[in-house]
Amino acid sequence: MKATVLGSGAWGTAFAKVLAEAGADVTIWARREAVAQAIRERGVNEGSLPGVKLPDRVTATHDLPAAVAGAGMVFIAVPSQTLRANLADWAPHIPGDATLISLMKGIELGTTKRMSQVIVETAQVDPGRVAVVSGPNLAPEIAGEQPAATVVACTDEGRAKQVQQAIALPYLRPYTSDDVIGCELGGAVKNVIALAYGMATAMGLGDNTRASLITRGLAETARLGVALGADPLTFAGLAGLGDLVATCSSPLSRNRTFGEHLGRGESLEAAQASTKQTAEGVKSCLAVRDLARAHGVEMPITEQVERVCHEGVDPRVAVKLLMGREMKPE
Ligand SMILES: NC(=O)c1ccc[n+]([C@@H]2O[C@H](COP(=O)([O-])OP(=O)(O)OC[C@H]3O[C@@H](n4cnc5c(N)ncnc54)[C@H](O)[C@@H]3O)[C@@H](O)[C@H]2O)c1
Ligand SMILES: O=P(O)(O)OC[C@H](O)CO
Repeated sequence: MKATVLGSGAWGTAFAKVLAEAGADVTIWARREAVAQAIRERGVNEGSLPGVKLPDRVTATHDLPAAVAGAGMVFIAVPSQTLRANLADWAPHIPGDATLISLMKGIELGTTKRMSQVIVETAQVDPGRVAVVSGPNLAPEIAGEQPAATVVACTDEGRAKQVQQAIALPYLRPYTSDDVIGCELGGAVKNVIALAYGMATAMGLGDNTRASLITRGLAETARLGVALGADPLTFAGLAGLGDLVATCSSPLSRNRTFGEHLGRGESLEAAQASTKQTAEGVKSCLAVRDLARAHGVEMPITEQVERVCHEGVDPRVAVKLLMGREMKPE
């Protein structure tokens, strides 16, 4: 089986390693020819996944039509806000029967669409051809072959099982799910909550604060999910609580780290200047907030994260506002 990974960042590269070790011939499409060349010639992507030797079955190219030719599965791992423009160019070249799999964890600004919705719309494919992989999967840990589990969500059970088979390894245990909405929301909103967690960490707040953020963050994620038609149980699973805990508690998380910059009092611009890799929550917090408002769902932590990120509110003021909200039952 040939699999293509569109995007040569940390996750696209780690995922290509997974696919190859599980038996596929893998081609990575890289935005920059120099990255593709380094992967081809040295089997490493030093900029995104330093020190990780990729299997011989992984190659790379900057030529999109060549990258997707003959692929049975096309995995997409570019920043969420760039997906629509990229896919508009890519779609005509993608084989007609290929499964398209989103590895992304974001919500599109302006449209408030999930990545699978953007794929269906832009590539004009049946929703059953689109799957999502989401779970507690920090790229450096997966590349280091540390045991982890993940979820493959697709409305077509047969395709979900094919993808499950294609990524199953002694160190990666994939489960299937038919709850695409829940899995995608879990992945996108945990990035927003991880920003808050990072702020709290940098502000010197302790484990009670941070456990409260995780728990109430999960509550507001599930509230939105249910309003959108997700299964509430998904949020107790790997793509919900699992990913939220991994992202919040790991210093490897880009979202948590970005939140730490803001918690130290840095401006958005200063935090962005010191962050090379994608921290999806920074943009997605706006889209998640808009989505919640459109559905009349209260997401107080997301609201405050958006205000700190984009309205210059001091995180200490945000904490006071969160704590001062009207009393209610849990
Ligand atoms: N890194 C992880 O641990 C991890 C794990 C699971 C899911 N994800 C998700 O995977 C997605 C990609 O994350 P990543 O970690 O690979 O990010 P990254 O920042 O490491 O890499 C992003 C890649 O996209 C490319 N890119 C940037 N702008 C682009 C554009 N306009 N058009 C095309 N390509 C562009 C970059 O060159 C880079 O190769 C995100 O949605 C992220 O939330 C990441
Ligand atoms: O580094 P982050 O914050 O983008 O998180 C990476 C993964 O999504 C964790 O599952």
